[in-house]
Amino acid sequence: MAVIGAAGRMGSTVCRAVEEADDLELVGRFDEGDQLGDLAGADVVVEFSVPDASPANVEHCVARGVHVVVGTTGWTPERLATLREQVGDDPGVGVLVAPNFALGAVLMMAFAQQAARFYESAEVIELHHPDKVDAPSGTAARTASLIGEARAAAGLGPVPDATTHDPDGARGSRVDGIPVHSVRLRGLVAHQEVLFGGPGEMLTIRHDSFDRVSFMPGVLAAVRAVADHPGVTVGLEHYLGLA
Ligand SMILES: NC(=O)C1=CN([C@@H]2O[C@H](COP(=O)(O)OP(=O)(O)OC[C@H]3O[C@@H](n4cnc5c(N)ncnc54)[C@H](OP(=O)(O)O)[C@@H]3O)[C@@H](O)[C@H]2O)C=CC1
Ligand SMILES: O=C(O)C1=N[C@H](C(=O)O)C[C@H](O)C1
Repeated sequence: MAVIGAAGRMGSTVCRAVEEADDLELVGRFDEGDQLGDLAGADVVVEFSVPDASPANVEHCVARGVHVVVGTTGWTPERLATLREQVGDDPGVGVLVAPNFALGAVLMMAFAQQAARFYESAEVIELHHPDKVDAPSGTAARTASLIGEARAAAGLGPVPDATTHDPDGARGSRVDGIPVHSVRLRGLVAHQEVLFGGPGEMLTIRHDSFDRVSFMPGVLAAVRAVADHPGVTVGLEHYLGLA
């Protein structure tokens, strides 16, 4: 297998994890400016680059019949629709696009989806290291979308909020109607709280990645399974029997 974005924080951690795995062989490392070419003959590529580069990198792999495990964020519905067209109806390749490979984060999203229909209020707070270039995080955006979908299916209306004056955006951004707040703080890695409120009570679901090794079991599980999941899959939960 090969890694794109191999010199980055995630890419270099993936390279180490693959080298330590007895059943996987790392044949190629690619980063910005490298020609991807035949991808060093890899059968699976792991892609952790930057949101603006990821779609072209993934397209390159798909065009060569190479399975791809994608961790890079920024996969909007429009970008996913284009990718699905590229992969086609009779796919020879599997592509997994997962906003978060930490098992606890996948469970956090599943629990939030389950809880959403029971609560009048819901908000997401994501907290990350200050070198992160995108906000809100892919995980927060996905969590908010899942909550929004579950609320709509349950016939819940908008979250209650009497704010009429917010010139500086103190109420955060909104994803599918759910307020999302982004914190960037030196010392952090990747953290998220999902807050649900109802009359007289609050439920908090929190996940913390203290180290990027937290993502590796999910990435390696995906590398081993991606060939058995032809077509485009969004979210590691589909490989774990959670969806
Ligand atoms: N799904 C998940 O579980 C996780 C997802 N992520 C996501 O993964 C992505 C990467 O995060 P992180 O490793 O922290 O970021 P880094 O900035 O540390 O790494 C990105 C790497 O990609 C390189 N790069 C830039 N452009 C290209 C290109 N066109 N082709 C190949 N490589 C390129 C960068 O090079 P240069 O520095 O020279 O620009 C850098 O080495 C982000 O989108 C992040 O949100 C992060 C953690 C977990
Ligand atoms: O940039 C990061 O660090 C992370 N990015 C992903 C995201 O945007 O959700 C996953 C995790 O939160 C770490």
